[in-house]
Amino acid sequence: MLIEIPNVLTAEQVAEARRMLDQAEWVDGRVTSGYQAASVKRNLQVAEGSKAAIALGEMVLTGLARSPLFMSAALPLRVFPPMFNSYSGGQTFGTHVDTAIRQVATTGQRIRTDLSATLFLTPPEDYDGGELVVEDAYGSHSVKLPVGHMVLYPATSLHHVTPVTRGARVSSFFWIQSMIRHDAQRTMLFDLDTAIQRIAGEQTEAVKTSAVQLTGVYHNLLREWAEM
Ligand SMILES: O=C(O)CCC(=O)C(=O)O
Ligand SMILES: [Fe+2]
Repeated sequence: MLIEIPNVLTAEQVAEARRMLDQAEWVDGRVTSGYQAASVKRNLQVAEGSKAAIALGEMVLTGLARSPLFMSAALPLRVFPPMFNSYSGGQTFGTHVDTAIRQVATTGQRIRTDLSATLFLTPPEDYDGGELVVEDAYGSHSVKLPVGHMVLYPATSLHHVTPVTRGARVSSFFWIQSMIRHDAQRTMLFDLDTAIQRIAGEQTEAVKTSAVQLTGVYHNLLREWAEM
């Protein structure tokens, strides 16, 4: 499932993030990639574990924690400390799959990458190209979102970023280990939760009784499938 999570950051937070990123130390994006991804990765990123990355990463994590949609769609167990990248002057990231297991540089903690995320920090009208293209069984999905919005997609997908031919595209990118490893199970839980939320305000007895029963099914499936 590919899903858009709106308003992870406010416009003011994005402006603050962009100010800090302008001052940050940028390095070649290939330093954190595996061999295959490095061979097609042409971008810059803020040094992992740098002051700016840590402070802005906290801002992103706080934004995620405020989003019921993110919680319901990702069912997060661990979130990799958010990183920040930039593409300009034709830079691109060719087709790749993200590394399955990543280690957090500061703590050594391992995270299985079930979900990948890109949070957009540049207004779409300020650059050409830079679409994130995610492939799945239903075809290719091209994503370019307003600032503060984020896309969440299965880390199992092949994906690429098209060349940025005007301006610069700055984003945050990171991974999530979900309590639910399999995308199909996670998607069913999300659909069920969404349906339950939709009828939550209904007052008829029949709907209230069904809502209780469906909520039971949701939690019992979560109990069945969750890994922690
Ligand atoms: O820049 C993006 O939107 C995606 C970056 C990416 O795919 C990666 O770093 O693995
Ligand atoms: Fe990737």
